[in-house]
Amino acid sequence: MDSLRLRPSSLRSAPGAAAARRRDHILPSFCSIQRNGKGRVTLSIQASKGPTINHCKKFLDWKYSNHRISHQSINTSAKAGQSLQPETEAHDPASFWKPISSSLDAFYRFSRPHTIIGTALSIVSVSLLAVESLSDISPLFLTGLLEAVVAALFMNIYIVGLNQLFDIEIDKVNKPTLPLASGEYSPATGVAIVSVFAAMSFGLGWVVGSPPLFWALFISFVLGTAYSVNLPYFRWKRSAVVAALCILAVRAVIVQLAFFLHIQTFVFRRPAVFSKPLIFATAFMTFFSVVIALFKDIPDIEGDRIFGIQSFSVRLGQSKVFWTCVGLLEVAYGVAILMGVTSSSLWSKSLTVVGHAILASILWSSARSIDLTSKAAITSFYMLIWRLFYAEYLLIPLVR
Ligand SMILES: CC(C)=CCC/C(C)=C/CC/C(C)=C/CC/C(C)=C/COP(=O)(O)OP(=O)(O)O
Ligand SMILES: O=C(O)Cc1cc(O)ccc1O
Repeated sequence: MDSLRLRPSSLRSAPGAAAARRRDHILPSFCSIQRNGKGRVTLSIQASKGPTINHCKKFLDWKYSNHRISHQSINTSAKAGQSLQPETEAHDPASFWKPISSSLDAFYRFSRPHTIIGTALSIVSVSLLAVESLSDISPLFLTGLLEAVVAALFMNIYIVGLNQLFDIEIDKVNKPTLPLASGEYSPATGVAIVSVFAAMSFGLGWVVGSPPLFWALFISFVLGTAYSVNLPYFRWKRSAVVAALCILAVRAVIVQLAFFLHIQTFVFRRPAVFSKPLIFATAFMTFFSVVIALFKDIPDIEGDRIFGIQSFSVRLGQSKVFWTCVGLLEVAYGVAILMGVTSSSLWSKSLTVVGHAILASILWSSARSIDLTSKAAITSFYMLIWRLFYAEYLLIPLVR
């Protein structure tokens, strides 16, 4: 038996209490809450349902990190199969909005928002490369763009959702706050969501009738499925090289070429011309996709090792992979700056050179100050990489 008491007053006044309250909705399947009439809460953690005592502790640290805890004691002698019973005093969050906001919050986490933003921005940016004059930004263009973005986002949700369905056990270790790993979603709910989103994506692609859009969705579906599903010859994520190639094929090749062709040939009915900015975007995103593929596994070595995922971080060590990623991006920024210098347009030259120089120095100064022993620091650096990815898509339409 364990006890963990939280003073109700400190729950309300502690800094970050709003964020903490949001986290109060998150309850993995191995946790249950009982309340008595006096507002006292017992949080039980069933260690036999998968997590080790350490995972339970990590979960409690995360869940209550914004609370001032007046007393905390964890019985480290508890064995797997025993129930840990931290007692907490309640704050009363009962409100009309709680179930609505917790389902929105769970779906938000399920959709892996960093990938969603990346997909939306990349398609908008690449579509702008087909725009030749302001008069091209017409309702026809905006409708074609919106259809492409929505269909791709539906497919994005299918791909990341399917991955979570096949990674429930790994995510209990690596990412316990994802809704399938935490038990907020049952596997049946996960299957229903991914099926509906795949069907909506193909449905929209079919109705729009654009061959490049449909092929982009279909190839992403095939690669995203092969990456995750646990069937003979599949689950390509087991091999670090094949996993990286899947991400590269979609993020570097399909997004650039197919979505450009969708706007250029299907929406504008113009001949396909592969311009300098389009080739630049494809080359640059080849670097970025490899970096995302390598970097996303750096914080996850614990679970990947247990479940036999031979990521580069598991094989080579976190530090080597980290500096390889930083090096690859710095090379990409160097090439972009050289390309900017050779541009014939003065405004494009200045923006390309200055923009990439700023991004390269942000990356370098953050890399030099990171603590590679901290999972939180590595995860937040990974999010910096995604922000640099978004910034690149803001610069790409300016490269001429
Ligand atoms: C439809 C279009 C054009 C784009 C979709 C955009 C996406 C999702 C592109 C990625 C393509 C792809 C094949 C991704 C598979 C990658 C994936 C699901 C990675 C998850 O990696 P894990 O390491 O298994 O999971 P965690 O990060 O959750 O641990
Ligand atoms: O989208 C991607 O390019 C790859 C990816 C990265 C990640 O951190 C989670 C899911 C995912 O598909």
